[in-house]
Amino acid sequence: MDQFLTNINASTEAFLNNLPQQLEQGKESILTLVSKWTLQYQQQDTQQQRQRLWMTTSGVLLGSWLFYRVFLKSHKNDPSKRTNVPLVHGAYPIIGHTIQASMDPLGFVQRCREQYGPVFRIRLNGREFTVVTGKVIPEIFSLSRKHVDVEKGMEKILPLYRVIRLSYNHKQKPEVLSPRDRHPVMHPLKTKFKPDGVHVFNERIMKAFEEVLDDQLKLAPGEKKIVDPWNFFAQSVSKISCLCFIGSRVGTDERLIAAMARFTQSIIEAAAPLIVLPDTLGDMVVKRFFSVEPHLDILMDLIVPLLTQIRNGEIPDDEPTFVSMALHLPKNDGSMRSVRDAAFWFKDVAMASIHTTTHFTTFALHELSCRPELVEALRTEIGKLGEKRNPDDIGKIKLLDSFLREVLRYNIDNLTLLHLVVQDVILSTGHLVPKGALIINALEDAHKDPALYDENDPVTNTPMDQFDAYRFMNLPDKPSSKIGDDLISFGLGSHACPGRYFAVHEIKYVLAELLMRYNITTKSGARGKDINVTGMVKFPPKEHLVFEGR
Ligand code: HEM
Repeated sequence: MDQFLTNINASTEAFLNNLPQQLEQGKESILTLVSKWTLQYQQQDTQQQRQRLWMTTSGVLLGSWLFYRVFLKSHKNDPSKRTNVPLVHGAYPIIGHTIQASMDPLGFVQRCREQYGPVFRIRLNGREFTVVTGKVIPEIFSLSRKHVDVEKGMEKILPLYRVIRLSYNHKQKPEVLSPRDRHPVMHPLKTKFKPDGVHVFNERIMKAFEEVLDDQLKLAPGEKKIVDPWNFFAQSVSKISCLCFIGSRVGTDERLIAAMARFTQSIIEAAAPLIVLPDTLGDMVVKRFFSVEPHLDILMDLIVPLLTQIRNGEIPDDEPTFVSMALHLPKNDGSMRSVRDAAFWFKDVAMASIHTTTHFTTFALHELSCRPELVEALRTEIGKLGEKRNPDDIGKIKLLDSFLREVLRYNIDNLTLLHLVVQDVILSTGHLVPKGALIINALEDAHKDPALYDENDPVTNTPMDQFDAYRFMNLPDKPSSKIGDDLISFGLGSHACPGRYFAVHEIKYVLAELLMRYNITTKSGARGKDINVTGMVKFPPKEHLVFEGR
């Protein structure tokens, strides 16, 4: 018996030691298979035979890839072999805990936390995540770039930048920055989009939104229109963003506004095949069917000539815009970046700003659509400003700001903001999170767990798992743009959203205008149901809203 076990151990060890060579051989045999298939394909006579061969070969390729990914690849450098973070039991093969997490996302995290403590491992959609909760979350956001990589973490589950590279590298490669360069996106946003700086966009925000309302929502008193809030806000936010970030010469172009309204959504759709398909096949599918090249063409075709004219002094640089700020920011050696590079950075701002702002404005409107008393209270406050209201004055309304902070707090994703560990980390809890692990933050739990608050904290006057628009009313140190351990919707630490002051300025104005001009309800009178995706992220209800002119 002993001999038998020793033999098994020896052959298992030999198998594992030989894995890298076997994998290489596996790759080679897959390549051989592809070449043979191509030759056979050319020789097939009938359409039916070709189809059969195509399906068989695709099946073999997909099967080999799944086997490689799930069993072989996961064994190589597997971080889960070196960690002391407990793995939540009950994972199914391949899908892991996806079913449990999808059925009750927040409840699943809460139960895991109670049973396993503040840090635990789960498996979702074929990947393992180290979940951190409550007080450990700020610790993750304070880790240096030497320990965690936020961009790579995000790319692991949503490869947005890979989609952009696949779609556009043949026309424009992203500018490579030196570590000493000031970042052409972060620097302008951090220095010019501060609380005391966003007022320069007031007129443009007002003008752009007025045009949207004129165009899409001209309703006489009592007249009704069914509105898909997601589309409506994507268009509105894109129009406001293009005018503010690119300026009035080009930022009013309807093709650009439509392309940017769909941009992030299109990239997310394109990223899906990259997540489920083997790399080469995924790349091919994205280039062929999901490329965002048309969106980027419009962006470059319009912004490059504008910046060229500004650089050559042919038109005055008389409007503060993101693109001209990026154009004028010198590199660390004193030279100026090319107009193409400066223009191309706008995609990063569009990607970070339009989708997120649309997302939370849509949530906000759904929260208002089922709370008539709150709407009346807000109208009373907004009405005090008279007919000539502007974003600055609206920004000062305490109830509106408290409401927006509550929207951001309450409607947060369950598990989000990934960090890829690039060097072993030992947390204050004593857990070792090894290089290669993916940390994910349990944000909804952190926003709703009463145990994280002092019992006398006025924030907890209403239970944390309930929506209360008045929660922050008398707390001047908790405005909607203020990040902290209790509001992580804009991130925390060095990566915290630099556009948040602009975002809340814009959202509050848009909501105030809508409330004063329309009665907005759901058909049923009740709030629509959120859409949960695999227990991680949350989207606002799909339900359309009824707008009635006042
Ligand atoms: C309600 C609207 C918004 C929300 C909820 C939001 C949220 C976030 C979050 C969670 C992050 C990531 C933080 C992290 O990785 O730790 C982020 C980053 C970023 N946001 Fe926003 N954002 C919003 C609007 C905007 C706007 C309007 C702009 C531009 C004006 C903007 C520009 C950016 C940029 C450039 C980054 C990258 C920061 C970095 O990597 O260091 N965001 N945002």
